[in-house]
Amino acid sequence: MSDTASPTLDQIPVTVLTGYLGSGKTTLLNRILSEDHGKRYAVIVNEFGEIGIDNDLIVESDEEIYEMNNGCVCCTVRGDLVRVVEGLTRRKGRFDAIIVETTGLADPVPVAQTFFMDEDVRAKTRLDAVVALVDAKHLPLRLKDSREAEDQIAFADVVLLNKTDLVTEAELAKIEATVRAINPYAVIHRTERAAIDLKRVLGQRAFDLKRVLDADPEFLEEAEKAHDDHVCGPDCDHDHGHDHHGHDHHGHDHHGHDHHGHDHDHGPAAIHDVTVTSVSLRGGEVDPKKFFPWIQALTQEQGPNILRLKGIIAIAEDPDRYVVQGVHMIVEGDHQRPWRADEKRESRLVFIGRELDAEALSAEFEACAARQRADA
Ligand SMILES: Nc1nc2c(ncn2[C@@H]2O[C@H](COP(=O)(O)OP(=O)(O)OP(=O)(O)O)[C@@H](O)[C@H]2O)c(=O)[nH]1
Repeated sequence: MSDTASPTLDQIPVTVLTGYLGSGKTTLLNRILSEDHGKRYAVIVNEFGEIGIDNDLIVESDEEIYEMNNGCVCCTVRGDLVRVVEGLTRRKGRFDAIIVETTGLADPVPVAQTFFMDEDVRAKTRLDAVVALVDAKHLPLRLKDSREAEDQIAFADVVLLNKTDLVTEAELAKIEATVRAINPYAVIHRTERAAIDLKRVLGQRAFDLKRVLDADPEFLEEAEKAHDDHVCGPDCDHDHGHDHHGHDHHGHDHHGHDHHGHDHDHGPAAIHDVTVTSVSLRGGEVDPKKFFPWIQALTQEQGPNILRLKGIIAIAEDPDRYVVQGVHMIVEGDHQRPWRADEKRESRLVFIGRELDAEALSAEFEACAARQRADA
């Protein structure tokens, strides 16, 4: 029997979902929340960006969802995460498992460390598995430009090689071999839209502290150091005596672990991905005849720099909320659900990428606004 089903066990199993921006974490989470498995999950979501969109992209369900806004997961590790988990464990019996979805730029190591560092949390929870989503189409690019992407794979117990529909079988075989080379231990599953029997993801008893300690003897001692060394975003209130790096940066440098023999011993000054910034836009209703061509052209032209875009859009005269999502040049959109009477029909759009021109994006987005009717 899967241990996630067993409330008699004192320790609540915890699954950490990791994976680069846009790899499919929310897609998997939505499957977990939608499937009729008779289990109760508490979900902890760490999102960034000034305007919360991620929460709006998670399916509505009876599960309890705790949002840890802004900030960097390594700080919330010490703050929110411990508090939320402690709160959950005090309500024993109500949850079969806890699922933590980390932001796409986060290093899963500090999250995993939380479940061993804090005594109370350690006593009451058990890290079941770190599950990494990998975007098969964009992995080759990621491995060139992002250390986080590689670290996420290296630290995973289970890898979902996702978006298999976007690559050929030959490409997929190559990518799988690459993943295998980065992490010889993980169980790898190929998935499309994160479709997988959840028994292969939850209740794995896969996180192997011994293996982690073999690879990184300081795993349990590093959390404090990692916390002191890394650089947070501007919204993080943790005081570690480092400069914060401008507008909404997500650069992290807390790679203290050495899980697969790489040299991860960066000093505090080594920050990667500081080039990744985010731009959050907000507006009223948009004119679809202007908005869609703009998004199409923008992602074709600037796709290489747009790691991720997400938006909840109010299209003029459309009763439904419209969700637009993109990863580089691949953009999808769909009607989500009707706007509720008590909701303001506003459009929110977040871009995460490199060399984003906030002013231009803002002006172009404004130019998509639906013209106000004279009587409005
Ligand atoms: N073609 C294709 N698209 C997919 C697949 N899985 C997810 N997507 C799409 O990829 C985009 C990103 O998926 P998400 O599940 O939101 O990714 P995420 O990892 O939660 O993204 P962040 O929270 O931004 O890090 C969405 O538009 C999904 O619909 C897949 O297997 N194939």
